[in-house]
Amino acid sequence: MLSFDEITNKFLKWLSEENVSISPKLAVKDLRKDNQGRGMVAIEDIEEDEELFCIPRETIINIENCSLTKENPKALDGLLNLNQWESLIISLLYELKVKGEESRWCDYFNTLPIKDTQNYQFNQLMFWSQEQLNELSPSLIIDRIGKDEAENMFNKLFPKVVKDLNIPELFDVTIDEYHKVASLIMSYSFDVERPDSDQLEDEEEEEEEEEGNGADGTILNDGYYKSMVPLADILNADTKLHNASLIYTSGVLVMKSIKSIKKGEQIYNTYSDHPNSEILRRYGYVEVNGSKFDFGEIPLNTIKEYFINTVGLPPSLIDDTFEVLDKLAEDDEEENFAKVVLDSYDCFNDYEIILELIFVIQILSIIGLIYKTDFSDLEDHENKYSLISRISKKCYQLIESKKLTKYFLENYENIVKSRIQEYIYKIDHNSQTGTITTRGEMAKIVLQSEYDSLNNCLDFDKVFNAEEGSYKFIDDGKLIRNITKKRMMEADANPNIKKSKLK
Ligand SMILES: C[S@@+](CC[C@H](N)C(=O)[O-])C[C@H]1O[C@@H](n2cnc3c(N)ncnc32)[C@H](O)[C@@H]1O
Repeated sequence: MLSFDEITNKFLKWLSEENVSISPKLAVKDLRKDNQGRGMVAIEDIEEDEELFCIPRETIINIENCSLTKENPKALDGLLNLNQWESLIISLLYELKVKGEESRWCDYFNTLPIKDTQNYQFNQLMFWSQEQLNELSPSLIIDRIGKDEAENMFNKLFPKVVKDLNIPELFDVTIDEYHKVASLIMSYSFDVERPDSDQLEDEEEEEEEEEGNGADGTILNDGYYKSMVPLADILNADTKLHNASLIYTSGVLVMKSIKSIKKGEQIYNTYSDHPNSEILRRYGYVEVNGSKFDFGEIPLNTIKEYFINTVGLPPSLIDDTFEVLDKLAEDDEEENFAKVVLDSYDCFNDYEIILELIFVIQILSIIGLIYKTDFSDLEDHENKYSLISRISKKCYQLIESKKLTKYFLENYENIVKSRIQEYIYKIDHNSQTGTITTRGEMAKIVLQSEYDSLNNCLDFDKVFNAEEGSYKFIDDGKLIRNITKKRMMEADANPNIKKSKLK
């Protein structure tokens, strides 16, 4: 059996046979002691915008450039009827299971977790046991693993689709093999722009103009192919240390430095703007000091329970409010009202919260005060909907003018704190700083990331004094008077509308 370094050297030799050029300022490094597998490190200082390596398009693997469609061009039509994931899964399984040692990419595959089970482990959440996943509670990432969707795809492809494609060697692919290939694609693939994608956009626009409709949802109209890109995928990623990016030209793919890199530093790509929970789900690792894009989440249910238990709103009134808010957004042709009732609300590490969270808490706060002062309209079915709708519209106007009420702030603080409470007993204040090795340690880092983000969102000065303008906090009575004044005028004109006791 070949050693880790021998596998690397064979891969490097293969790359040079494939005419992949690599800057002499770089070396592939064994980073297993940092639990990072292989990576690339600068062995000399590198300037910004230098070419790090260059890969001919023929070296990458995608549905146009793989043994399956090279040997059987008709298979391409079948693959084009699948989605990007499904078609690359089948192309890769063909390469791995049918071509094996004969595959053009064999020396590349030997460097990947799918072949090198001695040195790599699949740590994506898909592979965690229920007990291990429980360590991630109360993070909502547990609800987003996507096992059911993955299994549905497996049942669609095997054996029906591979039978239609006439690939008998793939009739007996197991769910485990499928999950591993799918996870490999998830953590190693690139969406590589097709050389003709510009032309495609023009054609699509013309078609849209002619037919009045958009893309037909097929791979051909996507403008890219999900692809495996040997060498580009040897780069690890870091949201804060990102220093290189892949550029697509018609003939080659070029990795370039996006800032100067000192000798000894690692070359880091980015896998997009993910928080630690999502990095763990997709790629099976975490950033020990938190991702630049971390956030905590407040589930809708936390908000609902708070308004029931602390403010004293009846659950049915909250449900009715959500119904009215959904309807306002649905019926709104002028797009004045966004959908604000979401399953959960992101609270970012960088002190940003989403507007939807502000809307929902502000609206429920006003309803809470009106309800407390015995505004019987809220119990009267006939009037309830028009009143909730009016309150919602007033709150939209209020927020648009960068104002919120003092009671909003009190409730916002309590809600964020109640979510934080769910984390407290799991947070280890002497938290990990070195190399993370176990799934339990990774789970702790995710919880710490979410906890820190939620805590940051309690810093009102930063949250409500953003660059785009600061919020002013007004007395709730002023807004309520504004809402109820109009109601009383309506009530005078219409005896079916009851008058508020509020003055
Ligand atoms: C595209 S590959 C990068 C190359 C990989 N290190 C290898 O040896 O094959 C992505 C995988 O590398 C690992 N990885 C990437 N960035 C990492 C980081 N900052 N820390 C730890 N592991 C990382 C994760 O296992 C991830 O699924």
